[in-house]
Amino acid sequence: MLTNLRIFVMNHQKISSLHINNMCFCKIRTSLKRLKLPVPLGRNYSSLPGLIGNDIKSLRSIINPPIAKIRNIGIMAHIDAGKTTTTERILYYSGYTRSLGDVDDGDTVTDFMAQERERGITIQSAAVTFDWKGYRVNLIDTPGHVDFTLEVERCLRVLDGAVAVFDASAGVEAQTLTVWRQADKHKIPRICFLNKMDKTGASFNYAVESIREKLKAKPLLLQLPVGEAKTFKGVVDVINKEKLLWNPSSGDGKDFERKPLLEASDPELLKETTEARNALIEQVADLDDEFADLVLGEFSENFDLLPAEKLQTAIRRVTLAQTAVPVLCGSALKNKGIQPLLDAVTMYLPSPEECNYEFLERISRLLLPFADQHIEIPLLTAGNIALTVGLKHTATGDTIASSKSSTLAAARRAEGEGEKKYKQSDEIERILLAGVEIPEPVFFCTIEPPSMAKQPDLDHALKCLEREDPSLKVRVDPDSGQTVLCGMGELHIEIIHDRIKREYGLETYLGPLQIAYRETILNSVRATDTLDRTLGDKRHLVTVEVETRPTETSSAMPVIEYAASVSEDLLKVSQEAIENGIHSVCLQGPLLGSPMQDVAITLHSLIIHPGTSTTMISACVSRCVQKALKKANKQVLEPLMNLEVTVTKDYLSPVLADLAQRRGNIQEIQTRQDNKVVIGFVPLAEMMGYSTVLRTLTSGSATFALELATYQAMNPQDQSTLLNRRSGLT
Ligand SMILES: Nc1nc2c(ncn2[C@@H]2O[C@H](COP(=O)(O)OP(=O)(O)OP(=O)(O)O)[C@@H](O)[C@H]2O)c(=O)[nH]1
Repeated sequence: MLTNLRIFVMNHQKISSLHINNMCFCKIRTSLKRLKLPVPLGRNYSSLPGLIGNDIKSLRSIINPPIAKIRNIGIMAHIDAGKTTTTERILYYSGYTRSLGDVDDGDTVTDFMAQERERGITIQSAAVTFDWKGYRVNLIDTPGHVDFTLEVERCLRVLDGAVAVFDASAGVEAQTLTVWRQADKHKIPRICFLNKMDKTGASFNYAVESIREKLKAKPLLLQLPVGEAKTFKGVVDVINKEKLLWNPSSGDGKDFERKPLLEASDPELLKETTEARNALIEQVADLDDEFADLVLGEFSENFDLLPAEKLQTAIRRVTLAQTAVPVLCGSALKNKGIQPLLDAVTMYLPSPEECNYEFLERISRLLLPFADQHIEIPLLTAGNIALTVGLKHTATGDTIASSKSSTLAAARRAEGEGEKKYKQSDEIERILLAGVEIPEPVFFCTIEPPSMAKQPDLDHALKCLEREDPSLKVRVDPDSGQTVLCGMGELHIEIIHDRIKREYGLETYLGPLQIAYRETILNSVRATDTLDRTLGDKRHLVTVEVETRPTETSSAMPVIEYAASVSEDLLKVSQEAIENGIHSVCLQGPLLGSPMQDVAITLHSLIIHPGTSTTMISACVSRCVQKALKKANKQVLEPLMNLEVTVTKDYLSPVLADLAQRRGNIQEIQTRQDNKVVIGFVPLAEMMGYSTVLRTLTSGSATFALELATYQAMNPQDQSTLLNRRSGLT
C-alpha cells in the first residue's frame, strides 16, 4: 500500500503535517495505549465532543467523518485583512473555544508563537480542526506578510479549498495577488470574504470591482451588505432573499435573526436583492450548461420560482470548476457574517474526494492538530490533515512514499496497469505533489554564537530551522569561515534570530544586514591555464582554454558549451569534473564574491595527461575560468524590487519625496477610496529600515509590500561606492 503524504512543518516542535489521501481501505494504526487528551494551555477550550474517558469508539467517529463531510481549507489574504480574527470567530462559533481571542490582545489560538502574539501578525501557518453542522473542517490560517510567502504556498499544497479574506476598504492588495496566483497554480477553489465592512471607507462595490479587475475573477454575489462602515448591521442572503441581522445586545455575535425580505417592510432592499438574484442566476447559467438548461426550460418566465437548492448546487459546480468565486461579506471584529461564511465553506468548497489524490503510507505516530496542541490518534482516513513526528530526513515540500518500488507501482497504477510508456524517473516525477517555489533570498547577514563552544548548537538549530523553512538559506563564507543567514527580508531574519534564542536557548549575534548582489561580465575574454603537479609517483597534467562571454538572455546558471575541437572521448570521462569546476567558480564572482549570472563559458581546448585525477581537471578549469572572469569588464547587479505603498492622501507628498531620494521609479499612483497607492520599482539597497521611516513619515498610517522584480545593473558611481565600502576604502 502506498500513501501520498503531504508534509509541511507546523511549528517549532518540528512536527510535520500529513495530508493522507486514501482511495483504498487502508488504515494507519498507532498504539491505542498512547492516546492522550489535549491539555488546554491558558485559553478556554471546549473539550472535544465524545472524548470523555478515552472512549475510543466515539473518538473514531470524531476523527473519521465520512469523506464527503470533510473540508480542508486555508484562509489566505494580504497582511492585516483579518484572517486571524476571522479564524478566532470561526473557532468560537463552532464551539472549539469558549471565549473570543483578539489579535490586538495577543491571545488568539492560531497565532501561538511568541513572536506572532507580540507583533500581532501570523508567521507560521496553524492548523485547527472543528465541526460545523455535521461537517469536519480542517482549517489553516496562513501568514499575509510578504516575507512569509513560502509558508502560504506550502499550505496551499495540502488544501482542497480556500477562503480569501479581503479588507473591504482596500479591496485587492499586493499580497492578495500573490496568494491568489499561488492558489491558481495549485488549482484551489475559493470563496471570497469581504471583511471589515464596519470600517470607515468600507465599500462592498469597490472591493467586488477590484476582485473582477485585478484578480480577473468572476465574483458571484451571494450576499449584499445591510449598511456599510458605521451603519453596517448585517447581510442579505441573495439566494434565499433573507435578511440576517445580528442582535446588537449579543456582544459575541452568536445570536442573529434570519427574516424573509418583505415588500411591506423592506421594499428597496427586496428590489435590490431580486435584481442581484436574477443577475446571479444569469451569471451562473452562462458558466454552467446544466444549470442553463434548467433555467431556460422550467424557470425562464420567473426566476423567483427557481428553488434555492438548485441554484446552490450550480454555484457549487462553478466554484469547483473555478470559473467563478462566491463572494460573502461581514465584519469579523464586530462578530457579523461568520456563521454564513462557515455555511458557504461546507456548501461550496470541495471535499477531499472531489480532488484527485490517490495514495497512502504506513507511519508510526499520528497527531491531530489543534493549533499548538495535539492529540494522538489511532487511525485516520482519507482526506484528513494530521501531523506526524520524528521524520529526521524530511524537509518541507517533500512527498513521502513507503518505498521506491511502491512509488513506481502507484505511478503505474495511476497510468493504467501494465502501461510502460514512462521511464522510471518520469513515473516518480508524476506522482510527486507540486513542489513549492522557493523565492530567492535577497538579504543576508552573518550570525555568530556566543562562544566557539556553542557553534555546534547553532549549527544544529539552523539545520532544523532550514528544514522547516526552505526560504531560509544557511551557508558558510569560504573566506571568513563565518556562518551566513540568507532570508526573504529584514523581518524574516529578525524572527529567525529571535527563534534561535527562544527555542534553542542561544543568544547569537547578527552582523549588519546585507544585500544579496549578483555579478556579470560585459565582454568576452579567452584564457588558458595549465596545471602540472606530481603527487607521489603520479603526474597530473591538464591544459585548458576557455572563453567567457555575456549571454544574450538572462540565465541564473552558467551556460556551458564545448567547441567541436574538444574530443568526445575526453569529455566522456571529464565532463562532470569540468562542469563542477565551472559551477563552483561562478558561485563567487571576482568583484564581491556574489554569484555570477548571465555568463556563458565555452571550452575551446582540453588536453589531459593519462592518469590525471578528475579533482585536478576540476581545479584547472576553475582557475582558468576565474582568470578569464577577472580579465573581463565586470558589472555588479542589484536586486530591484516591486514596491507598493498604500498611504492616505495627506501623506502622499512626503512618501513620494522620500522615494525619490531612494532611487525609486514611480510607475503609477492609484486612488483607492481615501488612500493613494504608489506603485513602482526601487533598488533593495535603498530600502533598509524603510518600515520605520515610513511609520515616522506617515504617523503609522501607511503600509507597504516589497517583492523581488529582477536584478539590474548598478550605475558606475554606486558600484564604485559599494566596492570601496566592501574593500574598506570608505
Ligand atoms: N474594523 C475592523 N477591524 C478588523 C476586522 N477584522 C480584523 N480587524 C483588525 O485588523 C487587524 C489585523 O487583524 P488580523 O486578524 O491579525 O489580520 P491577519 O490577516 O491575520 O494579519 P496577518 O496574520 O499579520 O497577515 C487587527 O487590528 C484587527 O483587530 C474587522 O472586521 N473590522
